[in-house]
Amino acid sequence: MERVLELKDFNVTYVNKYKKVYAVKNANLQIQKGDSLGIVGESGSGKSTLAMALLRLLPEKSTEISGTANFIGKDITKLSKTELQKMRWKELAVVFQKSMNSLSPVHRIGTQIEDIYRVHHPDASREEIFKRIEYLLQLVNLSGRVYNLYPHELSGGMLQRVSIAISLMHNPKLLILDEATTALDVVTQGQILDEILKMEKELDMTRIMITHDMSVVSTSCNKVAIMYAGEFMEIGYVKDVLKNPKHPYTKGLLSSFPSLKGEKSKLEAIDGFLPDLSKLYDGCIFAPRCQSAMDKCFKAKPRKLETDEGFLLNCHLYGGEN
Ligand SMILES: Nc1ncnc2c1ncn2[C@@H]1O[C@H](COP(=O)(O)OP(=O)(O)OP(=O)(O)O)[C@@H](O)[C@H]1O
Repeated sequence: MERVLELKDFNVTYVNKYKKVYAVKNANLQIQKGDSLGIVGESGSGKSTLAMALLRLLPEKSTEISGTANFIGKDITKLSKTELQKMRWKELAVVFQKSMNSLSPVHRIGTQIEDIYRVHHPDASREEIFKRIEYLLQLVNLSGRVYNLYPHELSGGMLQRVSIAISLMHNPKLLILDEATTALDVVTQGQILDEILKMEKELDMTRIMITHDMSVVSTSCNKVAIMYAGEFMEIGYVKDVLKNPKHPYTKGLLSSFPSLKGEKSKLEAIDGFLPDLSKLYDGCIFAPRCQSAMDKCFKAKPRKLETDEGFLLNCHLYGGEN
């Protein structure tokens, strides 16, 4: 299997004059071609930090990044500015929850799309661009008519569809959707997820879906990585993890979604709060909230159980002594 992305001991720390915030810690992750990986965790678990770090969008002055992030053979952490520019959109594209807000209100959608297209294909003709975009708009269920409209003439759902179409313009090797459908109503969200699945069949796509919503993962991903306080706790196939969760945090997270199709509730199943990420802890980061915690969980980090395919369990119940 071709590896698209492989993180090894990947750390992201926010640094200011007064403190450090350890937002992503010793992350190991693999994504194979064709995978759709959901990264799930409650607010503040470090999901967006990870995405921003992969795109190298975090300010260098106030963040420390260590470890490696191999993306189709190159370590993203070591790329120069020029190499990064070449890679963004073309090989690695992202859609954020607020991506639709980054469209300029005073220019027609089509003009903006043309400008973005020409970053990588400066000599492209209007016809060539229009053909490509018409095809992509169709994939996200929008008519070519949108091309001549201004952003304020479109609904939120339509704008987010435009953002997704733009992100696919250069057929990226990896698409990251960071809460890309979260702000939309449930019906539109469902439609867009269906469209993403259809697109994936048509284009040769590999996708990371960052979300706090387990139902999004269950309907649109084949693998899932459960993140808590900056660490991956469990990584596996969706069908296994959802049916037979192993990590106590995964179990808690799933029980807060009683019916994956039903109403969403907050993380009520797990008492307590996220730990203070400006401190480093000797034991398992989840121990203070864990109902299965043993003495050793407070004293030492679990030895991670990892497989060659990138599956993981980060828990004393499974890993044994360090
Ligand atoms: N610029 C920053 N400086 C210091 N700490 C930060 C900064 N940005 C985020 N953090 C902290 O890093 C941790 C991870 O935040 P992050 O936004 O990545 O989590 P998240 O899982 O994406 O949450 P959400 O779902 O709410 O977006 C949090 O504790 C947050 O307070």
